[in-house]
Amino acid sequence: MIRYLVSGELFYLQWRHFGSSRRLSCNVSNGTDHEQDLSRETVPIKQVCKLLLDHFDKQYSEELGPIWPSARSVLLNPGCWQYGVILNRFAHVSDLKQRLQGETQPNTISPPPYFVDDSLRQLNSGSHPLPPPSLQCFIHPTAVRFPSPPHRQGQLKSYYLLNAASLLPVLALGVQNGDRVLDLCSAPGGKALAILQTAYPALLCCNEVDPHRRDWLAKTLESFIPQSLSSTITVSNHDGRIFGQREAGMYDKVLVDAPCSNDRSWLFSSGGEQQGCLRLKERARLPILQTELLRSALAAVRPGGVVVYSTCTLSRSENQEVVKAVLNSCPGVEIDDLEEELGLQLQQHFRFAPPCPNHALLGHTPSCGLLVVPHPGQTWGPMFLSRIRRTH
Ligand SMILES: C[S@@+](CC[C@H](N)C(=O)[O-])C[C@H]1O[C@@H](n2cnc3c(N)ncnc32)[C@H](O)[C@@H]1O
Repeated sequence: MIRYLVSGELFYLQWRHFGSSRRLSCNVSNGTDHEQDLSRETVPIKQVCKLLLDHFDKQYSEELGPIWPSARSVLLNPGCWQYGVILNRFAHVSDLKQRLQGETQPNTISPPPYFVDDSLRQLNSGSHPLPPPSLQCFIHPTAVRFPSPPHRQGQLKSYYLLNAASLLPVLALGVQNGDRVLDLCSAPGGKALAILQTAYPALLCCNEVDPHRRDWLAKTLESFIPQSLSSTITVSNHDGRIFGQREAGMYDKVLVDAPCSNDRSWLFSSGGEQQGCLRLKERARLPILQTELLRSALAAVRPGGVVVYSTCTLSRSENQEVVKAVLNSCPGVEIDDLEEELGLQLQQHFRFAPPCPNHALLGHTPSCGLLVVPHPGQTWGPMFLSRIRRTH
């Protein structure tokens, strides 16, 4: 169990291994979201796109050096991918917890310290009191498949499957009870669900520009979150690039989980060379969109508030370069050092890329962000995250 400090308030991230006899068959994803891919029972096997693999080899051996070969071996072998099971604190999970813990893990979970302010207490006043914030993620040391959560009429789903590295942007956001939060690129909703495990925000606005994905997001929220919280959650359908001007300074925390070249799924793009070429063109265009989204997020956050930017690619031009471009062009913002706060605390679970040499030379200057690089036995990621604070 990790004792984790976010902006002065303690909460506990339960981080446990689970036991299960079900094995992962050799699956290859064909979607664009790990969360969705991981929860599929059967997915078609696909071929690696050679054009993209060659491109990755060239770019990532330069950018990642000696850690690229092991990351490459994980990306090419979906049979070894691990995944996390997040418990839904709003559902009945005691049987599930026992199942996840297996025979080998005693139940030693202690309740986290928490507070619920007065307005939230009102929500609590019904016959079903709301549970305290608690983010519990179970992982297995090997690639053991856990089934998709079943749909049961009238019941909330009790768990959500995802790449455990997806929790890091949520932890970096550090949402507190009563915060006004914007999830700018929200579908299918995995990180929104994780946010709602960690706190009771006064408002969580989940925005998604694509109408079909917006519907998917709304369904995810309906399946996991109780009706009694619906007055604090909105789902919107705006272009995130202009959101910041529409609602300038309205939010305490903003998450930009940006559209990116999702290295895991793009490597297995169907459609051969032609599809590969299209992907590479899209990859070259993405940094412009990502920069615009991040600027918009910084406009939406109040002075003193924070924006977390994240992607699931290893590509420097979509990660560090985007953050640098925004830091250099937006006045009144500064970067937070996540190295100590998250990198050191979670290094036993995740393989982080070493900070770039310039960072070490510059002494106290924080690096642009953390990069989780998949590694055999710790196959989480790719995931990049960076936190920017608006000073005025
Ligand atoms: C990486 S996914 C987000 C995953 C999500 N945060 C989660 O945890 O489930 C990025 C999302 O951004 C959406 N998107 C792309 N362009 C956008 C824009 N201009 N404004 C808002 N959302 C956008 C995509 O449709 C996609 O659903």
